[in-house]
Amino acid sequence: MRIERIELHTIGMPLVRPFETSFGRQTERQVLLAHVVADGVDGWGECVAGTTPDYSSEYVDGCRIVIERFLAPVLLAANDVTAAALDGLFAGVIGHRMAKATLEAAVLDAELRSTGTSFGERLGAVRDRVECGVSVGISPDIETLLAEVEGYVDEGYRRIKLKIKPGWDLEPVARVREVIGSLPLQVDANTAYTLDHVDHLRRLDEFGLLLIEQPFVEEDIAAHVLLADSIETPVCLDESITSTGIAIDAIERGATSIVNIKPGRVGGYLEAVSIHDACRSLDVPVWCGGMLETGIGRAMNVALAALPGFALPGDTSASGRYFAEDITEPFVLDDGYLSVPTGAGSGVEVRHDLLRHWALTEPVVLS
Ligand SMILES: CSCC[C@@H](NC(=O)CCC(=O)O)C(=O)O
Ligand SMILES: [Mg+2]
Repeated sequence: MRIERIELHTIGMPLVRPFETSFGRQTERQVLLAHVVADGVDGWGECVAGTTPDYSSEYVDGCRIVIERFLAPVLLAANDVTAAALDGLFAGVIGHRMAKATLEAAVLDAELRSTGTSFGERLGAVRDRVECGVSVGISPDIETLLAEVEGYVDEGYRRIKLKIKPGWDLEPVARVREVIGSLPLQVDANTAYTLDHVDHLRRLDEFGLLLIEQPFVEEDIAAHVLLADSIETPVCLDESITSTGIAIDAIERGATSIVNIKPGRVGGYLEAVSIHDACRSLDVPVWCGGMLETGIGRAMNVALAALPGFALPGDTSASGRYFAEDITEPFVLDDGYLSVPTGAGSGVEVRHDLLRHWALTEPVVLS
């Protein structure tokens, strides 16, 4: 395909409630969206980076600059672009996986819309709906936490994930375990702990958790190996897993026995499928992580979560978990599941009225 135009939209969507993790608290989701026009066909991609570089080193404004200055010119200069060729086309830019993934998703969306193929068909979905978990932020107090969790259980979520950090871990986990009984439960530390906490983290073993997600910093694979050897709860990596090679290395070293796959973190959906395939060959279950995506990224993530190796409920929650209104038709939970979109490409359409309503800047138009 020939990329005729690329538009970059930056919007701010209010959250239905604050979302707090070990690295910060947000009340709005600032989102960078890429709209490509290729051979007259529209494609949309969503950047998973946050407003500030607090989950990883990328952030919204930085991604927009990298796309505008380094990635978009490569696409606009190429005669025939395919999503599969982007790895090579972008090889001159080191890192910036979230920026690259934004364009990969948009190009893939346009490619698939032009052939009438859905994301699920292209990626290898084997299910028509996916089991959904929900991520629960750090609360001001235990009672507020329990009320939020009870609401999600009533909505039908099939797995609860609690954000934890030093000082907010054992008690909230114990109290939530009391309330939800045997419903699957896991925790996510977003790198907040160190090896000094191993004995403390071992105390989580009594709650029968599915996993503990990313207790230590992204780069410290060795520390996760030591922890995995010291506790019963399976260790799951998120921030650390930025490519297929790193996933294989972390698994073979014993640092992780479950992998959280986020297409935006690893450079796109095709790399996400490659990690899925590698984990399957190593008998390691994976699940689809979330980055508070709008319906654009959510649609694509739900399609990915329908692949055979996605054996655990993901952070593929309903749109209403974060947004009172979504920029696509909302994803609505049905008995704890979300249906995999069947339309061409992502299968969803963007609501341009809301794009304009929530615009934080004028769109950047590159051609
Ligand atoms: C701003 S926190 C985003 C990263 C976090 N994501 C979630 O907790 C799930 C968010 C979602 O439901 O999309 C994670 O580390 O897994
Ligand atoms: Mg995580």
